[in-house]
Amino acid sequence: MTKLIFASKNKGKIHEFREFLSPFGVEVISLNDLDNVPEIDENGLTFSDNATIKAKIIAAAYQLPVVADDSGLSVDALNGAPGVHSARYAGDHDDLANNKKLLTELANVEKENRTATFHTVIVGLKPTGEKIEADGAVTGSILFKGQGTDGFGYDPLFYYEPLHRSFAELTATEKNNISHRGNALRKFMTLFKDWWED
Ligand SMILES: O=P(O)(O)OP(=O)(O)OP(=O)(O)OC[C@H]1O[C@@H](n2cnc3c(O)ncnc32)[C@H](O)[C@@H]1O
Ligand SMILES: [Mg+2]
Repeated sequence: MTKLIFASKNKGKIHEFREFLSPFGVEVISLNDLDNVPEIDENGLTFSDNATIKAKIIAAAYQLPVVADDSGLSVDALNGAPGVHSARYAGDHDDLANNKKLLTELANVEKENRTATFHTVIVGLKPTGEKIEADGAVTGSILFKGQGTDGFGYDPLFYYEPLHRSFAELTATEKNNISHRGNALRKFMTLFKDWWED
């Protein structure tokens, strides 16, 4: 069984990673399973920068190969906000407050102009510096009020037209099949074996 450190504290992401990687025989150890986890200042300008920052700090701290995910929501009517600032959009890392702020910002925006894209960048980094990277995206639109109780973050507000449901109304497997994270993970896995065994 391959064990990897996933440099995240986000329970929703960790669940989706475990769900995606279990058929590959990969066991995911998250930052919530480790002691003395260093502070990570996600001050990069891009998802790629931030995923790399997370991976570097954790690979250096534990001297093990690490995989990190940085993601966020870009809303067209808000010129791409909250983007890389998605986690702390409303100040603290608080999903409910973030969703509330998003609805307030979009209060006067009509249905057809509420398009948005979720982005994910996944970085794999070894303590030796060998790095792989993959990105993924999915487009949908922002609802006028939350729908569904699964998922995390902005999922209740993100409506995915092809399935006629919000992301919070999908199971983890359904979401992985079409999501930004699932799309990034599928690309990532095409690079993974060579990187891991190198
Ligand atoms: O940095 P880690 O510890 O991985 O966890 P985080 O929650 O801080 O994650 P990010 O820095 O990548 O910030 C991403 C933000 O976007 C939200 N987000 C990311 N992926 C999402 C998804 O699949 N569905 C809904 N919201 C998502 C998430 O809730 C955060 O507010
Ligand atoms: Mg974060």
